[in-house]
Amino acid sequence: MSKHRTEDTRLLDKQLLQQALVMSVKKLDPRVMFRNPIMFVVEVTAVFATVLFLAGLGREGSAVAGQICLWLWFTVLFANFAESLAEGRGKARADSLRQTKSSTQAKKLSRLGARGYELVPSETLRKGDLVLVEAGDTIPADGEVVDGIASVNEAAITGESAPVIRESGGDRSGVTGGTVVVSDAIRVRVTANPGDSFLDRMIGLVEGASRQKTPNEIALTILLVGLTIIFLVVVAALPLYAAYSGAVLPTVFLVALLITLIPTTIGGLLSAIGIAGMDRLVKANVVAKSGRAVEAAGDVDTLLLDKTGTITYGNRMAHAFVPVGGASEQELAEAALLSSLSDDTPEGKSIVTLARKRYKLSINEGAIAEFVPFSAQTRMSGVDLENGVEIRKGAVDSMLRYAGGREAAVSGGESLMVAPVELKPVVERISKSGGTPLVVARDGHLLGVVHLKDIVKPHIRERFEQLRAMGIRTVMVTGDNPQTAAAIAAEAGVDDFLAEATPERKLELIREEQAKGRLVAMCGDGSNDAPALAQADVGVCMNDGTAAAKEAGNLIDLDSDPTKLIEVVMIGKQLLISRGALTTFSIANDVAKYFAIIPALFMAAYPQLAALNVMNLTSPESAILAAVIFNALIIIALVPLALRGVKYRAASAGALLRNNLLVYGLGGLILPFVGIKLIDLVITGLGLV
Ligand SMILES: Nc1ncnc2c1ncn2[C@@H]1O[C@H](COP(=O)(O)OP(=O)(O)OP(=O)(O)O)[C@@H](O)[C@H]1O
Ligand SMILES: [K+]
Ligand SMILES: [Mg+2]
Repeated sequence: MSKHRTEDTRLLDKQLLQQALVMSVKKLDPRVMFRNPIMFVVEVTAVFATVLFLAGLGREGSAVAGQICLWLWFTVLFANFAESLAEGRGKARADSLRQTKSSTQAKKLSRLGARGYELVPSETLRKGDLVLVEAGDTIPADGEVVDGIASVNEAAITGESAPVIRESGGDRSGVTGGTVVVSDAIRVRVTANPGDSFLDRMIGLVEGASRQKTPNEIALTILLVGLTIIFLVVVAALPLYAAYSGAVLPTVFLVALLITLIPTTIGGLLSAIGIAGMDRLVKANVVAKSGRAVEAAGDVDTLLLDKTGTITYGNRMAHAFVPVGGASEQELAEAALLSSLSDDTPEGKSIVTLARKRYKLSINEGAIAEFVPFSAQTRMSGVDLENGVEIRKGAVDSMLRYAGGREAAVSGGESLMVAPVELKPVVERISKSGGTPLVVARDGHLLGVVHLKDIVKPHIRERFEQLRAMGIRTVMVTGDNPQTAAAIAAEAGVDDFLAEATPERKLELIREEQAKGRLVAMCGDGSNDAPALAQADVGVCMNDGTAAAKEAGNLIDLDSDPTKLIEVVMIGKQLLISRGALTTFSIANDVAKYFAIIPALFMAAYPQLAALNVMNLTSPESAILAAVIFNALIIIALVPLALRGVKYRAASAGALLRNNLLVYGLGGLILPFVGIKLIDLVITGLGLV
């Protein structure tokens, strides 16, 4: 377990409480309050009532009026307190992150091959600069490893002290400034300017400094403001009715009525709920670039995952060379080795290792004229030799197309059958075992197959079952062939898969799903996943992924655990449910307060209204004061629920809605009757009214 996950599990910490108390007063600044329209109305009303009280005219200056003013201020302070408490935990985390952001000396290289380096302060580094980072050095900036392999301690960011491997090529090349190289040395190309680093952004995010209201929050706020305006008009019109019936309504009572009628409970807790949701995400070691992504996660229908590195460990290793069509094993191994000498991917490196180890091969690298790097589009890599020989290796379908095309070009006509008969059974055998077959060809002649092995991560099956219980469909998308894909899909227990997918095809699939009205989440780590991560409603990028992928995603999982999406979905659902539940509660609540105050206001003029005084409250004054006190206290009482969130269990949306309406709707309706009655008894008992 990482340290900050165990550290701040306590909801109420003494220091946090103190800070929150101070902040609740500071937030009374109208420029800050204005961001929360409901509470701003309460504040303005409190100022107004206090001025009237201090002017001390008639009943406006009574002791009850004074107490009402006091509780109006408490209402605002309690709401500020809830928000400050929610923010406090993020601030503490931001402070500890800031400590890791010290300046270091960077070993700047003039070019990749340079022998010497120049020592410069890390904050002078700019995008594109090259640096050398050796064992014991702190990585001076965010970047991409362009040369070498090293183990890196990322505890500063992830809280996880076990070192991770970072290497050039492939999907594990991203490094973060502030983390420490534990062994070996790497050359890193800087990808972020000072002030724009991952750490900087993370600090801003956990601190809530850059927190923007989500579209859902804005919509809800508009609804609440609408309700507030309606009640404002109603309350403003009341004195006219009262005058007609000969009753005189003290302004302070009207003020009390207004505040109890407008949705202050949800208005006061709304932002705390949002911040607490983001905070839970930080605790799950996920960094959200927007609150919107978290909310979308709560409603996700389809989850796309890539296979290699996400469902499997991703260090696909060459396991065997299987020749076909009369080629010898030695010949195949030699061609595979040649084609992989400059191939930086884990697959390429493992082929070199196996060929060197098992066949004691050594090749004169000087013979290579041109290197053809692997790309996700071509799904091939290889070399052109100086003597004109062309060696390629790659995915089966790509290689068959390539060999077919070459043959057609050579024979000047229709392509003949290019594949030796044994190819199909060999490919099938490897694929069915879940391995990846890489076909190797020399000058268009297929020499055989490299068997790459990969392992499905343990326990991934149960996690997919959990997702299914939440109503989420999982689809594996892979560049691999359909048979391998099917084998791994069956082993991992995904609902569906798409094989031989190029980055464009992944993107298309997401668009298709979205066109059907589904919300799509995508987990990925590679640069070739970047377009899909950007298109998905929820793009979860692994922290060990490439810079491009991290840029494209809207959530970053610091633990690089693809099944983390389950937690993200739960947190998102919990956020949506908490907000819904407290909104229901708040509005139901106000109905009961109506019954407390209306009879109290008009009892003198219309004695028949006594029938509405179902709570049998002592006096009109005590009824009104009790309602205002209850209105304030309920905010504080619900702070723990707002911060912790309503519990989420996997269940259908309909069942959840029914339960919540029952608990929070009915509860919200009944609780004030009990609460206001009790407060009425207490304040009359204490002789306050
Ligand atoms: N270094 C390489 N040289 C040649 N071909 C490769 C190399 N690495 C992978 N391939 C082939 O290209 C295919 C696509 O690889 P890629 O890593 O792009 O897959 P992907 O789209 O990321 O999905 P997944 O991660 O599930 O494989 C692989 O299935 C493999 O057949
Ligand atoms: K209210
Ligand atoms: Mg991949």
